[in-house]
Amino acid sequence: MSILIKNGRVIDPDTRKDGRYDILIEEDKIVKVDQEIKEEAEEVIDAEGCYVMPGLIDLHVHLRDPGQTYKETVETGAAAAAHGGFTTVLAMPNTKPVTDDRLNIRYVHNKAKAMAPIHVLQAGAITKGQKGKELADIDSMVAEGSPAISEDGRSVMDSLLCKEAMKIAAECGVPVMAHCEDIDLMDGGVANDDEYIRKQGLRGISNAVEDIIAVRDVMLAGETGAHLHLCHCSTYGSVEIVRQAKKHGINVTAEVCPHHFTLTSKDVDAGDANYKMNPPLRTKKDVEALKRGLRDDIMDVIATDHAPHSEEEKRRSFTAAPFGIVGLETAVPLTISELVEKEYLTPMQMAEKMSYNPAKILGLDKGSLAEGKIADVVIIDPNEEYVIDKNTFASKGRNTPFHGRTVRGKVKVTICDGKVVYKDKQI
Ligand SMILES: NC(=O)N[C@@H](CC(=O)O)C(=O)O
Ligand SMILES: [Zn+2]
Ligand SMILES: [Zn+2]
Repeated sequence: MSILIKNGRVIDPDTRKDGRYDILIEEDKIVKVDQEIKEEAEEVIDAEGCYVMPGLIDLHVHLRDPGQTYKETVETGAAAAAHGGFTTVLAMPNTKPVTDDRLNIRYVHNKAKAMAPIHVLQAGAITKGQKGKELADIDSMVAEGSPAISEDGRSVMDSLLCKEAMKIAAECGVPVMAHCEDIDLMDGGVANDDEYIRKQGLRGISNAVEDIIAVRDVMLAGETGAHLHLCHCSTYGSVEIVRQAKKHGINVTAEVCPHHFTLTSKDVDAGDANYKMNPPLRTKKDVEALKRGLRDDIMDVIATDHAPHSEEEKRRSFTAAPFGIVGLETAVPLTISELVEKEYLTPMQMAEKMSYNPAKILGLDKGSLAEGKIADVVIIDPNEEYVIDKNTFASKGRNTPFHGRTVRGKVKVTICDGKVVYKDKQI
């Protein structure tokens, strides 16, 4: 099989190319990148006016498999990823049972190999059953191919246990992905702790809930030498903590989710639990800090925290509904509309934060369009305007606050291992 991508704007953080090039793919590899390629190919894609980037890599998704497959499966989650331009995703371990041993890791990896159109990697839990009491067998999960550990969904509140985990992760050479939430300080909160939210009769989640654990984990990373990756940063404090940590040479990276840089707590409709996620939508001050943090490369990654839930669960009251929204199929248009068009990010930075940096963090030989690399490629039309329609999602999850929003930036083609795994109807 061969594919020739013609006339696109190739944006490759690895070779630093940003310009008009053709790309020739043969079998599963990029064999040629040149200003004009004359060779014939079985499939020719005209990418005129489009970005051609390395396939996107999402460091933070929930595929709900095993155990909650009514919300999502490896197969539907991977299809949603392909639809969203992602060729690799990292699944979080808050499954049922918790993905806390090598057999559970193997289950997801095998299922993905059998039926996912893209690469699915599984993060191992830090503690057994995510109970926060006893460490999981981190070595054996890493030996099984798990590229990171995480307790996502909660923090390891026992600081000594957390430090032990970081020591082991450092020895194994994998990052610790931290969900920062002081569970005691949560105090039943469901949305940001501010006047607007309180007026709607909802309980608040203060910035300190996140910042306290972010500081603690940065200090533990400093003491252990572990690579700490902060998940779904939502506060201006988190940005400052990451800035300071980097200044002090601590090995920390951080991610921001599209919903956190697009919406504020003022957008929250207390009658619609599709505005409920953890951490919550914050204030304008936080959002501005996140966007500047991304712009200034303090924040390294844009990740979705794709968290599918059923319609029934999200129809519950704001307080009773589970936290989380889907994100795989809205990340590209939100990033282009909110960050690239508004000149917080260059297209090159977008490719860095959605592909190159995530690859580096996981130690993957991806995030590149260099000749000889595996052909994971996404083609995006940055100018196409459309209305987000949750009914077009490949995900089982329809829980998004972005249904009906007009955006720019459409994924046209996703290529994984040299195969077209998603193609927009109009290309
Ligand atoms: N983000 C969320 O609101 N929910 C996530 C858990 C998490 O990412 O912490 C989920 O698993 O549903
Ligand atoms: Zn989390
Ligand atoms: Zn998550």
